[in-house]
Amino acid sequence: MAYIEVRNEFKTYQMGETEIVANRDVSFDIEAGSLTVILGPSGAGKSTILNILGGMDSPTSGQIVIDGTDIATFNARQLTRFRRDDIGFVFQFYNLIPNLSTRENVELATSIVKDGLDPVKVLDEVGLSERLDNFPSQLSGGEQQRVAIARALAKNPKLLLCDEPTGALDYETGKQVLQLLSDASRTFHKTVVIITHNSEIAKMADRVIHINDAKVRDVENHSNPTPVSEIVW
Ligand SMILES: Nc1ncnc2c1ncn2[C@@H]1O[C@H](COP(=O)(O)OP(=O)(O)OP(=O)(O)O)[C@@H](O)[C@H]1O
Repeated sequence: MAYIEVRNEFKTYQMGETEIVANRDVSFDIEAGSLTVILGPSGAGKSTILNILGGMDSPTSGQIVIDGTDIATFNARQLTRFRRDDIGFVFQFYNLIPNLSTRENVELATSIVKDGLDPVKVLDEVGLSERLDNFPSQLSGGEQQRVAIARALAKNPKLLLCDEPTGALDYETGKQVLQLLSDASRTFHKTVVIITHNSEIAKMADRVIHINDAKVRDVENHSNPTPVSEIVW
């Protein structure tokens, strides 16, 4: 049994008279400790999948089995606990709290979980030991994204979900961020899911799930994923 098994997942949104099908009969597997890229153009339904995997939204129908439990059956309270304890999120625009320092942004996240890691140690691992007392506005975009990654990793989550994590960064900074996400999977054995529209980034993945027009069009496995240092776009 795979660590994540999505089966026949549908998500529809009702907009007045119109029904929008964001995910149509989506099924895929993700292995524990692997790095998966969900690849597709704008509007394909990627964020909808990520939000459902992270318990921020529920499918209209289908199963979302994570570590043996179908989270599609969870009530609001169970979803809150799942988001808090099991999921680390990294967003395109960092979403740091502006009036908290680097260290405090990470401490805030670890304070709500049972098995959080030492914030200072994790910030050191992402190369920010010199920036602990800086506020987000005093950091570059890449540094802010590294704080966001540290914040997600310090929760010691089962699953790290990343929504266009390099979307707001320049090329070199984007690659540093991808290297950190690769390390999270390869060195720290986290299950990492990245969504992107950039097909070059997909080369770093163990598995690429191609989404287009609400459906899974292809699932590609890489037995030898390309190291981030060799990816060019
Ligand atoms: N809350 C919502 N209400 C109504 N429609 C929605 C909602 N969320 C998403 N959609 C629609 O569902 C479809 C898929 O959206 P989704 O955000 O999952 O795509 P995406 O592949 O992540 O796109 P992007 O790369 O632009 O973020 C789109 O047509 C979108 O407009």
